[in-house]
Amino acid sequence: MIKKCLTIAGSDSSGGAGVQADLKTFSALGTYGMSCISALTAQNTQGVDKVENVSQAMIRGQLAAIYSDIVPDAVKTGMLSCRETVETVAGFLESHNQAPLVVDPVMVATTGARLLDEEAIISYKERLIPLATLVTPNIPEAEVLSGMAIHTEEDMKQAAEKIMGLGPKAVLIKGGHKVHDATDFLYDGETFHVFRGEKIDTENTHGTGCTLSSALAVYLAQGYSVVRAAALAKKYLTGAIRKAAVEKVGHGHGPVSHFWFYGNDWGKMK
Ligand SMILES: Nc1ncnc2c1ncn2[C@@H]1O[C@H](COP(=O)(O)OP(=O)(O)OP(=O)(O)O)[C@@H](O)[C@H]1O
Ligand SMILES: Cc1ncc(COP(=O)(O)O)c(N)n1
Repeated sequence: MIKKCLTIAGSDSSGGAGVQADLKTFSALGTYGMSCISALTAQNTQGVDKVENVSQAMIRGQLAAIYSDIVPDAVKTGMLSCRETVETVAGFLESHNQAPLVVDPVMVATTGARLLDEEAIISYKERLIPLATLVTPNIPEAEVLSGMAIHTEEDMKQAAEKIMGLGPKAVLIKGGHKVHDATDFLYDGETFHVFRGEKIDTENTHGTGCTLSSALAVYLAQGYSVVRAAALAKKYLTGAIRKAAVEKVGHGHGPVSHFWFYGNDWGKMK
């Protein structure tokens, strides 16, 4: 039976990040995608012009409608925008969700705009991250969550240990913000797994974090371990960045391209 994945995230009007990137990833990887929209953004590849939060009643309404009919096999959260929304989503998932949960603690867009209120961070730490199968901060987000500066790979590991103290089952610190390579670190409380990646020379990285966390949700829905899901998701994302490097959309940070995967032999990805 087809696997069903749910994204709880913000809408990106230009289609490169947020719910739109998540649904494209779910489809490209052969799953059925569903969405609960937490905020609307008016943005493009050059910047975010406006953000409007969806009401808490409407967020609860979307989640209730989904769960009363279709049980997700995996869930991911993206931009949650404000403290109330983090609390609402955590409260709902606590009582309704049994599927693997990937928490991408989106704080700032590639273009520099803030996508999360400062007061929401405490709710992430106390309510949502403890429910996560995997939390996927980039380096600046990992600094905020761990309370320490990250300059070296050793720092990434130490920060991962501190974030594990918040209660998730595993943490993946993404290295896209490092200058020389794109190496990610996964820590499951016992072992550090390193996913080395070549840094592709392109400014077209809009939606990388959203795409990675959605691909992780897909592979967890399909029953892969967190470690295997991380390897497969990075492979999918790297293909999508490589294609974006030669296929620019928009005038700023172009979106990653999901089309690279269509027509690929599915078996070869495993
Ligand atoms: N230029 C690049 N070349 C190869 N991989 C990259 C590049 N930039 C980012 N990545 C990879 O993309 C994933 C997302 O990493 P990043 O640190 O950019 O997260 P993020 O900041 O949350 O993403 P976003 O920019 O969408 O918010 C990681 O697996 C990272 O290694
Ligand atoms: C709705 C929404 N969610 C997430 C991001 C982060 O993605 P990026 O850092 O690639 O801009 C975004 N820009 N917009």
